[in-house]
Amino acid sequence: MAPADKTGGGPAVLRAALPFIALFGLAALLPLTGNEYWGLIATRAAIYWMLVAGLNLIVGYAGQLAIGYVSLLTLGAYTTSVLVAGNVTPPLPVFAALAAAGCVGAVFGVVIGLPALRLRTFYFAMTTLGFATIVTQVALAWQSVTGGGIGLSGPEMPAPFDKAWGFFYLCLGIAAFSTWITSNIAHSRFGRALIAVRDADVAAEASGISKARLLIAVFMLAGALAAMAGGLFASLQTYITPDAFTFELSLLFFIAVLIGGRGSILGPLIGTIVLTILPEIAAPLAAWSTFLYAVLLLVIVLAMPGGIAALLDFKSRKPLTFDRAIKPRPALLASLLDRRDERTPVVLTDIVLSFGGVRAIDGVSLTIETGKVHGLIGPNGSGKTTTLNVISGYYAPEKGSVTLGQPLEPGAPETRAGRGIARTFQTPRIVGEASVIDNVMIGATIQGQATFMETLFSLPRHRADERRLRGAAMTALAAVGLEALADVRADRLQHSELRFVEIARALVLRPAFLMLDEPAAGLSVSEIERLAALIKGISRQGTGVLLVEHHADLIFDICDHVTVLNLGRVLAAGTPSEIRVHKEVVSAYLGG
Ligand SMILES: Nc1ncnc2c1ncn2[C@@H]1O[C@H](COP(=O)(O)OP(=O)(O)OP(=O)(O)O)[C@@H](O)[C@H]1O
Repeated sequence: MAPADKTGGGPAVLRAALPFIALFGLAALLPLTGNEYWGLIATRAAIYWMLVAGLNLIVGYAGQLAIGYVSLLTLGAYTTSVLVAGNVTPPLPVFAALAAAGCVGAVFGVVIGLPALRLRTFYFAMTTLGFATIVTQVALAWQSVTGGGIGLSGPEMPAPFDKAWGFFYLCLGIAAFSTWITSNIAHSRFGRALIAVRDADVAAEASGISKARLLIAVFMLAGALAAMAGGLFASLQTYITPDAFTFELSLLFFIAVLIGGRGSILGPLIGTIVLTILPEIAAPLAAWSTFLYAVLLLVIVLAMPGGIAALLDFKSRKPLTFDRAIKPRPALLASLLDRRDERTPVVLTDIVLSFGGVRAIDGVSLTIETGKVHGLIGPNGSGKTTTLNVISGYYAPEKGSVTLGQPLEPGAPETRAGRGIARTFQTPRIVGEASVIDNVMIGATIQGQATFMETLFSLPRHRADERRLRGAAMTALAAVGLEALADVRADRLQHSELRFVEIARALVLRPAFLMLDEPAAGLSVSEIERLAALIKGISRQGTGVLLVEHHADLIFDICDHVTVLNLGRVLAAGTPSEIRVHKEVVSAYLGG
């Protein structure tokens, strides 16, 4: 029987929601103070948060340095104002104009985001800044529509939102809504996929995550939220000119996410509130605001790189016990895998692959059967990992084919999970800042059925997905012997535990084939014994295992078939007892 689900569930959700309920509840009481000045600042914070909530998914979750996000605020502010003023179309009601701005923002969110699919870090950051400049220049030059440098009036809100507190409640409501929808994404297979793309991109690909589709969906959402925030911002300002959308504002949004902490919703929310209030209480220092932001950023990066979220993460400060042993329970695999009806093997035929002048693989053919453990051994540099990478689609061979019934598309690693092929890595590829169970659930990303839209609004199919994937992940963790660590941050685990986490992540895919790249490296003797029992258990469920290993004992104990590579060629292939006494293998690899 699968172990009880120790994570998630109603009380846990309520506990996680409490700080948000408290913050928004307190804000809702603000009108009781009768202080309209603070009401104005709170309204501004709510509008900024609308934008930052979406930007947080891009920067904090996906790790994309979108530093020039003020451009979408500008775009939304002008779109709403122009549509309400009727400068290009007949005048639209404010809410229709806001919705239109949201659509424009979604489109331009993708336009700004597209370079992220090709460019990394600072290069992408520069393109977002470039876009911010373009939007400002267009607003200046397109005088007949935008009023150029003179500007135009922001949209006037209908009653009851025309009064300061009415408008405040509108913005607060939308800010709370933005928190809810972005939090739904963050705590879904899409959110986990985002952090996988950020911190373990090859593992994300091996789990079948399509970076392009994922990022496009998130850029659309963030763009729509930012542009609608722009519409409300224009209304709050009552009059907009291009000068209102400064680089400092862009910096504020970006830093709010950074000081908030990556992979958190609460941290960036608090960051936004702090950064909105800061210039007000430090009004005499207004001219120094950019300087203050820069200092704040430096302090955060140097003194608390995890940001506010890390400060609030009390759970991770509790010490873990040191004498924890990994005790796999292979009996649980039956409820997870059950691939016994499958018969189609993975067949490699005459594979050739070179790196420059080095022939890493030189005409390798081998067949990996379902339900068997196939050992792949050989001296360092003999081509084992490269063979595994060809099967996983990371490398496209110059010659030869890889088939699983149908050909496996070369050079397309994200297609393998869908074909039932999972893998682990020579160095574990784990998201250190995520919990162990979240890491395992990343492996089940493609098993989710709810669409991005269903997830956004937490519709029943999304909730059912979460229950199912969490249940499968807990079973996988119990099968590898780590369920007690499900809620612990993965970067607190020992190396050997991470190896088993990777196996659990591969298992939730219900793989027909599992490829393990040196899973015993760094494990103790007793851990290797337990690993052996686990691998045997996996193959008994019908899953074909390809085991790349240097531990000869492990290979000879559990493999049904062994292929020996040397200098990129198959030196020998056969049963363990044949290989053990094979003369050339003994002299080239095993030693006399
Ligand atoms: N990305 C790469 N670029 C250039 N050369 C590479 C690359 N990957 C592997 N090689 C070369 O290809 C050959 C095979 O490497 P591979 O990593 O497959 O060997 P291996 O049998 O897995 O070795 P080990 O047991 O040390 O992991 C080696 O000569 C290696 O230097």
